[in-house]
Amino acid sequence: MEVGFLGLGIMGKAMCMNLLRNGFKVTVWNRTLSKCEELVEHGASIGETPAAVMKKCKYTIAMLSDPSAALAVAFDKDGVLEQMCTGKGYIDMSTVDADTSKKISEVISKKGGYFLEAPVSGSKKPAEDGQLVILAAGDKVLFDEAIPAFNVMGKKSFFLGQIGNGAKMKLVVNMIMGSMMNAFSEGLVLADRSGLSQQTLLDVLELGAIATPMFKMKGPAMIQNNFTPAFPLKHQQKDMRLALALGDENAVSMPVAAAANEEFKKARSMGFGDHDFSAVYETVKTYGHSK
Ligand SMILES: NC(=O)C1=CN([C@@H]2O[C@H](COP(=O)(O)OP(=O)(O)OC[C@H]3O[C@@H](n4cnc5c(N)ncnc54)[C@H](OP(=O)(O)O)[C@@H]3O)[C@@H](O)[C@H]2O)C=CC1
Ligand SMILES: O=CCCC(=O)O
Repeated sequence: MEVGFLGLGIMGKAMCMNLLRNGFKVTVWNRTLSKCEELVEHGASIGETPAAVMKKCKYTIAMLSDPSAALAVAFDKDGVLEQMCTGKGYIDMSTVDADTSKKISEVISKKGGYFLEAPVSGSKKPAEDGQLVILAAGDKVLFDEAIPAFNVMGKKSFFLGQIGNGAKMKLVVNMIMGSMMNAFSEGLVLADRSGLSQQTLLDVLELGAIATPMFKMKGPAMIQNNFTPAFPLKHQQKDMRLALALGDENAVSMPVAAAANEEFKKARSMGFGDHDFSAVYETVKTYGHSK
């Protein structure tokens, strides 16, 4: 199966490598073209523009940073829509809001193409291991046709119905995750400032009712102040912002998420945008009261 792949950041690169490893022929494009080189060493071809990739491939996948990137790659000159036509499928796996997906979807269907939004749960390591959870919505025929690709990138694919439902599900999940990361950071700082061992806190958490893979995976690095990015903090803050907008639309009060968003904004202003989202711990450490 021949597929196009647009966007070779942390996630796109890992997902694309899985496609190549599993026998897919892949044509790649990335805004910073040099990032294509490693994929080419593993058998990928390069497309000069998103339009060139679309022209060559029946199915094209995108994994881009945010709504403005998703819209630019679709609508700008040499973008996806220039070559969209009957029978072609476009699958945007970026985390965006429902409105962004709908804008892209509407134009694609006018041109006779198929569109699926398919954001993912799971980070760098699950992407490398083909263990993502895929939250798809849109064209069911395209979903069924994409299953062979989804099966090598993920461990489970959900079809959630109409366009926008995938984006919304992803934002709800990441809103919970961002709030949890803030509570976790406060707990780690509180343990330390009150004379407790942070490692013992991690051991206690792991054995109790609130044990979660996130605490186990991120905790040891956080207490070593290691924030090597798996999920960049700027993207988590974007997801909090989009989830809060979804809350506005639906009149859902979300004071916990709103406070968590403020912490992520503070962390961005402190220069942690490109660090892992667990670097929000630094804001709690810096602004938390010390005796
Ligand atoms: N990292 C993670 O753990 C997870 C991330 N996600 C989501 O997946 C998406 C990608 O995340 P991730 O790979 O971590 O992000 P990265 O920041 O590593 O990569 C972002 C990608 O988007 C491209 N890009 C950004 N702006 C533009 C633009 N204006 N035009 C064209 N291309 C652009 C970048 O190109 P360039 O290389 O030129 O900068 C790069 O390929 C995001 O929506 C994120 O929220 C979802 C699940 C987990
Ligand atoms: O959007 C990023 C999600 C990261 C994760 O699920 O661990």
